[in-house]
Amino acid sequence: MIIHNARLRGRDGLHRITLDDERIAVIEAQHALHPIAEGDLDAAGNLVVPPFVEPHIHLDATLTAGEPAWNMSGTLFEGIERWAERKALVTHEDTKTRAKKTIDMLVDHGIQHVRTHVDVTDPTLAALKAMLEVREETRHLIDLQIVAFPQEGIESYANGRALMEQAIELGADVVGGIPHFENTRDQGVASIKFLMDLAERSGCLVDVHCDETDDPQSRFLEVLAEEARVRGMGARVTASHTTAMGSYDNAYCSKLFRLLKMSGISFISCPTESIHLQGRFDTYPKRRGLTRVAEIDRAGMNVCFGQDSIVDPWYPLGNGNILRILEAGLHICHMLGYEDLKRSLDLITDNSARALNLGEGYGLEVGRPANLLILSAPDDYEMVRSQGHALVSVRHGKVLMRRTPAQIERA
Ligand SMILES: Nc1ccnc(=O)[nH]1
Repeated sequence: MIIHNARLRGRDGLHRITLDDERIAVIEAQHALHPIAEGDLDAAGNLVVPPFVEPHIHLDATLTAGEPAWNMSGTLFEGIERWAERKALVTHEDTKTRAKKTIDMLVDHGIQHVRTHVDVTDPTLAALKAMLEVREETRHLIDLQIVAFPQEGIESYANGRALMEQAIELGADVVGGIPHFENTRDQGVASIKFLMDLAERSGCLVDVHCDETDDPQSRFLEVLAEEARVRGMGARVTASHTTAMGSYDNAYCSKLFRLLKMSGISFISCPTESIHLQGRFDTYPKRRGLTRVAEIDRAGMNVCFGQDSIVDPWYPLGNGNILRILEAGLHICHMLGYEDLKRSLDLITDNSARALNLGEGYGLEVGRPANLLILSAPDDYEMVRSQGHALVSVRHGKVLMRRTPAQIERA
């Protein structure tokens, strides 16, 4: 298959991309118009990019909002309570059906790489076992990483450590954590030492829900970063949320950034979820409740955006469209300056791929997998401004999804 008339990020002019089954075979500047053969694709001067990445979602909880009760306060903590009620009703088939429905929503928006957190604070590990099957059964659609996520804590939940170890033995790819939810600060610190040991032993990646609160005293990020630095594991470690950083004193944050940079860890922000869940104990002025996305980026560190939830106890909306998250995030994080807009797709493509350690399994380069998107606009700025879409998603050298843009008729 050949993709003609493709505009590539960071390169001038139009390009032709030749796919050789499962790999990208040739990328060449296009000087003359080339006849488009049957089975080829015409990008029509629009961007061709590697697939969008969903770096942070909870596929085991998706599509459960209101079952059995809605989160009325809008806080993270009520979300965890409501989820505990729904979790008691989880079955193998129920988890698989909801996860697959949600994966279809992601695929329809050009996502082909997903990292999902799966709650392992369940003595039966029912959701994890279901999601391990989903990972295999959806390989034709997405590459899925599963995080062993201790929603109710490692140290504060009965047999929390054993459940984490079992989850990794069963085949989870990533070690998770939730230090700000542990009963005490000491338990939070102990949970991070434990999960970093587990990751080091097993060779797994790390992605910790870290300081997802407006409490400026929640300082587990420094512990995670220092553990990553000392063990030389930074490239394999991600801190998700870190919303407390939006409430840290600047003097502390300035010292913290030195450590963060040395550690080499990545960051994931979920802007729609955080603007919804955080700031809930404020009157006015009301905090935005997000981490310092622009500042992390300016400091040369890796940061990306995720959806987090689709219709679950923490967030009632969502449709799989990561571009919606990008648009919201750019607004909320004061990133509508031209310099940010013109490279904004980094936040849902290359930066996310780096956080997920996708390495040579990702990117528009010869020899890499024949996975790519044709977008509806010629550059990042226009893509965000026009609220564009992925029009074609190609996976393993074949068209996986095609979207026909809405037609408008006027008298
Ligand atoms: N944003 C979140 C969703 C689900 N669980 C959490 O702890 N946080």
